[in-house]
Amino acid sequence: MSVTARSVWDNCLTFIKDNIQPQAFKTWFDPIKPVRLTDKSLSIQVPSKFFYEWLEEHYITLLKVALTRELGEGAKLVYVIKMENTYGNREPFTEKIPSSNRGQMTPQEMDVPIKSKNPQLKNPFVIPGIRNIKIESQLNPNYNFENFLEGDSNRLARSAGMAVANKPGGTSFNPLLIFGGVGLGKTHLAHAIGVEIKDKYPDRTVLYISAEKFTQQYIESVKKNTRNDFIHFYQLIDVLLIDDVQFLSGKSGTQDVFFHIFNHLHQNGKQVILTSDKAPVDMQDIEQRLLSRFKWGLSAELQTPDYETRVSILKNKLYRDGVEMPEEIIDYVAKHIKTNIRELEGAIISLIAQSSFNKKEVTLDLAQKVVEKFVKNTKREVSIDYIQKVVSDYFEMDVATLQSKTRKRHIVQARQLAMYFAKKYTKASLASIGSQIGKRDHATVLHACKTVDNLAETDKQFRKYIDDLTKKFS
Ligand SMILES: Nc1ncnc2c1ncn2[C@@H]1O[C@H](COP(=O)(O)OP(=O)(O)OP(=O)(O)O)[C@@H](O)[C@H]1O
Repeated sequence: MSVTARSVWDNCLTFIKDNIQPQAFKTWFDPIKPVRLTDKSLSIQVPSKFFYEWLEEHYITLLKVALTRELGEGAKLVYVIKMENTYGNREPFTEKIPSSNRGQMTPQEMDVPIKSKNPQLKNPFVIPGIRNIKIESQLNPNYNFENFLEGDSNRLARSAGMAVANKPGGTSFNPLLIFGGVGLGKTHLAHAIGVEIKDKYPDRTVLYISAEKFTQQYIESVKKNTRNDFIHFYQLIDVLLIDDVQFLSGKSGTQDVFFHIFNHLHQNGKQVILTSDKAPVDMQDIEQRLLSRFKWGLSAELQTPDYETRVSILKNKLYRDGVEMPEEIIDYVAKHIKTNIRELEGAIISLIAQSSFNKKEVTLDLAQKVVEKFVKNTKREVSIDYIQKVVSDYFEMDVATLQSKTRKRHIVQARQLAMYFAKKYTKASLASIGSQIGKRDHATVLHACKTVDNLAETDKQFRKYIDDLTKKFS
């Protein structure tokens, strides 16, 4: 009887079957198809990259023994990955996995094509496979748990973060969504989780990325026709940390690709950690299917810190910088800056700088001046809801009228002004502004902004509206 790929593989299967649990055999070996036998090299087709990773991680020794029994010393195994048509490409997608000689691969380097005309993978018995790709985590080691001080305002989020770091992908906090206002520690906590995981599990692939950068990379990949590479890159990650997911609002293409990546990671027991400036219920222009996934795990809020926590944060900062400061100064700063930890730190840094440059002692008087300036200089973030409320009040109408479909001139003008200020004072996209102000499209918002600019030049009364409203926002 002639030796074929089929016959060799069948013999291997008999051996493998005797050595592993029936369920594992069914899951990991039934779906494999032998495709080619050349000399001492057997090619087997596996359904996904994940499948390949799993085989390499858990069954490589067994596979090697089985194959060597059949083909003798020097037997080689070649994987062929054949994926079904999941991302809209017409042909099934076959690819090669990059080998370790690529060295450090950062997400920015995604333009390096990893798709190959040759659908075969390197022989895992000889060349280390995908597990050896190094992905730069983009983590900041200064943002760790040790210097993320605990208080009532962050206890839940911090402990959930710890739990996730102890067992990434292995808790019900998947995804873990950390949300809260500006400067309350979302980014710090996200990094801390990543840093802790890297310490505990150095082999896990961790990646921190802002939703903004993720979006830019995605747009680039579409332009360069490397969308599949983009998706596969993210599917390799064990722990994915995405900062400021509210940035995805109104960006349906990026949401769609993230949805697929998220599903893949989640299904494969990988950990996803997200941060956002609002709770999922308050997120605008995020597709329902994505929002519902955000809610699968745990949403933990970072609230404004209480007085005691603010004092501890200040003291810790001073301690780490090796600076001493009188209690009454710390107390003064903590009492007057309440809603933003970044501002709290900023004020104390400014005080340290002032005193060392001017060789002055830090007095209460100096502290008052710094804090006053600090609080005054901090631009308040305004929300689109707030803008609509202020503009409606100014024109003595209610918000529903401002948003209505009417073409009455004064209402149209009020609506256009609301759109103009939303563009000016928030980071929301035109599409998101439009949908929040009476469900209009982005072109309407763009038109509104241009009209307001024109009228500001030509219409004195209209100019006054703008000036009055600007004062209200500043
Ligand atoms: N619990 C804490 N202990 C110590 N420092 C903290 C704590 N929370 C926040 N900080 C510090 O406050 C600053 C602001 O935090 P961070 O940048 O993480 O806020 P954020 O919520 O991500 O802000 P944004 O909404 O602007 O993205 C950082 O320097 C961070 O180290």
